[in-house]
Amino acid sequence: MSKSNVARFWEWGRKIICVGRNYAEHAKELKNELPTEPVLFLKPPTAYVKEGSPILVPHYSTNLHHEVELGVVVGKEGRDIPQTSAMDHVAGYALCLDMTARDVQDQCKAKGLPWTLAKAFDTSCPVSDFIPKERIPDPAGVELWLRVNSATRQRGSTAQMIFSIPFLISYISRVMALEEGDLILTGTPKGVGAVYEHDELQAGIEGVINMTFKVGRRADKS
Ligand SMILES: O=C(O)/C=C/C(=O)CC(=O)C(=O)O
Ligand SMILES: [Mg+2]
Repeated sequence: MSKSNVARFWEWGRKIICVGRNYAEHAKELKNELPTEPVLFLKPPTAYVKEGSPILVPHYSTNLHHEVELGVVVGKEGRDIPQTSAMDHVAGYALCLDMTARDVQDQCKAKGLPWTLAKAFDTSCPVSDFIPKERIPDPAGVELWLRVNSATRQRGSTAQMIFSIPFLISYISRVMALEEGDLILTGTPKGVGAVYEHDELQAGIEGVINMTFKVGRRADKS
């Protein structure tokens, strides 16, 4: 696939694979044990939202959390990818938010149910423009930040990840095929918290890109 195609990865309808609890300080703030293997979940392509459109709080949640994350855009399909060649499958990166209905997630966890309602709703994956691979020569050394109404909430380095990007690509590809245009969200650093209707979120990868989103609310049409 040419880079110009993958540059609009959010229009491809491909899967969004998310990694949870990949930063020790974030696992600690939610009182989770450190994982011994990556925690994986999925978002559908309908989760994508781009700057200019709002993030919508689902009608069944009153505690929507922001999670700023580095996204890895897959450029070459593969299964059972060895760590040594994992980075050959990366086309580039994106700044991403893993919006999470934390109240719903807590209920799902208590009942032993999947996190779909908490993580996979429409607009749960705001993304920046595509960042070509060359612009981030060391993805294990970038600083992520997030502000809500100008107050800093999250700031952390991808150096703090428990499982590296090559390890994650290799691990995921032994579970499901990675395809061109897939996006891997690599987990959030500490500082997650609630956002409400009319809030403004700004997030960035220091020195590389930033983005702004407004928060709205999805009405209950039942
Ligand atoms: O286990 C929990 O309570 C919460 C986990 C997450 O939401 C995991 C993530 O999405 C993350 O760490 O980025
Ligand atoms: Mg997350």
